[in-house]
Amino acid sequence: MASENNTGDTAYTKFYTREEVAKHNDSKDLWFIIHNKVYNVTQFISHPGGEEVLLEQGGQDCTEAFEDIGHSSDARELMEIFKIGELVEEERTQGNSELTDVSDVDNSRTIDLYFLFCHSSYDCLINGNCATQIHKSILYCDVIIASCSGSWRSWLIPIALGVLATLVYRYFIKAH
Ligand code: HEM
Repeated sequence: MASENNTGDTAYTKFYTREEVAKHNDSKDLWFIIHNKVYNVTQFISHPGGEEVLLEQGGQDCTEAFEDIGHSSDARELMEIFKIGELVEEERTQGNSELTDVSDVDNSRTIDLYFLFCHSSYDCLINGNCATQIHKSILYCDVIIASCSGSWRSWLIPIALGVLATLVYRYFIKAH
């Protein structure tokens, strides 16, 4: 069971053991560790590097693999969206402070990154390769954008995405 800790007014962190993370290792429930932080990437299966690479890392510490790829700063900000907690103190490795804490991420920037994520899924549909993932992605974007935003975006964007999804879906069905 994860332990919880209040470290400030708004900071709220869950702590997990490596053993707990290891249980979440398939496409329906996919977690991993990067720089002592725990990520749930189940909803990020349409990752730009492909589904397979993420599945291979399921339940493990993939810090080295993640760094070997040379992920961009956009990717590093985007990953904060999927952070669910950290490793318990006694199981951490040393020298891992380079990733931003989720509380430091600018919320409007995070929303922009969600758009980037949604748009890449849209391209994916247009290319005809990911018909099943696109629906998940668009729905997910709707939920996330609505929950991240306290402004007009919270109702206008989900409606716009819904209309867009329907149009793209019809186009896709006609084209095939
Ligand atoms: C939450 C964690 C992760 C996020 C948010 C993420 C995000 C991204 C993004 C945005 C890209 C596009 C290129 C870039 O902007 O750097 C990318 C590419 C890629 N990622 Fe990830 N990634 C994550 C974890 C991983 C892991 C654990 C692996 C496994 C080794 C991996 C392997 C790759 C590969 C192979 C590419 C393609 C690189 C290329 O084509 O040059 N990613 N990732």
